[in-house]
Amino acid sequence: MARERTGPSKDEGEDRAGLGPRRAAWRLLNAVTTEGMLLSDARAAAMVANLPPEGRARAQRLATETLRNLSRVDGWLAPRLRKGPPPTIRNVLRLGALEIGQGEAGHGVVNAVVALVSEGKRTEGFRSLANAVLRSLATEGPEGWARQEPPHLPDWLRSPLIEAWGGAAVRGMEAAHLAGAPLDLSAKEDPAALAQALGGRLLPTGSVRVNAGVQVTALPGYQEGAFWVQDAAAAIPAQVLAPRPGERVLDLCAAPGGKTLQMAAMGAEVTSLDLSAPRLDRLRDNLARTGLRARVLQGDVLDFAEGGWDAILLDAPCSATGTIRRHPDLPVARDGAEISGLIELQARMIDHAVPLLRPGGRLVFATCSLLPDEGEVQAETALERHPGLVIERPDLPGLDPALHTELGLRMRPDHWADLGGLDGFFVTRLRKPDA
Ligand SMILES: C[S@@+](CC[C@H](N)C(=O)[O-])C[C@H]1O[C@@H](n2cnc3c(N)ncnc32)[C@H](O)[C@@H]1O
Repeated sequence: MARERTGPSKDEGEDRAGLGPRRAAWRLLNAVTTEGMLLSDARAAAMVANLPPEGRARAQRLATETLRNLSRVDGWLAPRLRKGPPPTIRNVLRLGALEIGQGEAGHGVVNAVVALVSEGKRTEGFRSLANAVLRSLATEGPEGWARQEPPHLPDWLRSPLIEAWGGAAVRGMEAAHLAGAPLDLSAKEDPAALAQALGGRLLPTGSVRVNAGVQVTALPGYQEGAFWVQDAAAAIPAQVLAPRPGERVLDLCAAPGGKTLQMAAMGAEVTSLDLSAPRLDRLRDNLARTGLRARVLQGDVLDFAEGGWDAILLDAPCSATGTIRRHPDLPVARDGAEISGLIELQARMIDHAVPLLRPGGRLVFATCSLLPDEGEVQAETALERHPGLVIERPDLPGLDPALHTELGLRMRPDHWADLGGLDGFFVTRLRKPDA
């Protein structure tokens, strides 16, 4: 029997009030802050799956921007929250504060948050708190928001970074995290021609930078495989390895394959190894789209025994603290507890890789970390453990000579500020002695 329509459906009514995306953003924020979920997790995609595409984008943007501004949001809320409310209530207030601070009409935000809080048995008791707190923020509006301290990293990461790079550099990194990341592409063939075709900017290292707002799959040349998405810093390790046509190169920890594609495009015979089957599926898709070739193997680096390689690229698993511009959830979801295990794994991977090189072969070790323990210290201690191994200074004309250290190349998000920044990365090239 057809249902009689007496008014807008729940979905239509919700769309008008923006409740659906806000409810999903609230769930995302709860999972990141209380369960340590990353927004790149498949569970995060499931939490927005019932929304139409624009609602999904809005939910993700709300959650991401709240996380990017978390300390600022909390600072604005703090004087109004003398008795700490439960984490879920704090999270919905954070979302409301972000929206008001960024100029959304105060009454609409207050009504929406109060409506969301009213939906749950365990949250409905906080209606009047939500109403009072957000109304108070709404009276200050964006001017009150502008008076708050700029966002800063949580202490677990901020303290070691200040120790490593100093306070001014860390404030620069935090400014870069707040600004977010542009979209960088690596060209299969001619980067200058790609930059011209897309109206992008050709960066000094050969990456092409376009506006972060564009939909990559809709860009001309995407379907034909003329380029792939890769931050300018992430494109450096393969340039440091600089394979010659026909060289046998092993890409360890290869998926989803940005560096494999670069090296295959340079004419190397690439073998790509990774532990993760889903990530290797993405690598195969990338190869198919670009028409590039590589031998793809699933397995653990520490079990891989085939030797005699001209060159090995080891893009080791790490804290990924260099990618916070694009992943502001990371410092919130994580607390640094996993880093000592990662440092140990990186060292074991280096020790496993060195014997797989032919005499005179080269190993490029890279991590997208801001922590010297996952970069400079790994290079230094590798030399101690492997007598005869030397560090080579790569010839990369596009990079500021100040980024080169004795131990390798150090890139940070506060570098290239006038060009729009780049991810944090450490890259070093180690040469094995001739037999
Ligand atoms: C930084 S990502 C690699 C990014 C990749 N090189 C690229 O350019 O697209 C690290 C990779 O290490 C892989 N990984 C982690 N532990 C591994 C192991 N023990 N053996 C092989 N791969 C591993 C992960 O699955 C992940 O894909």
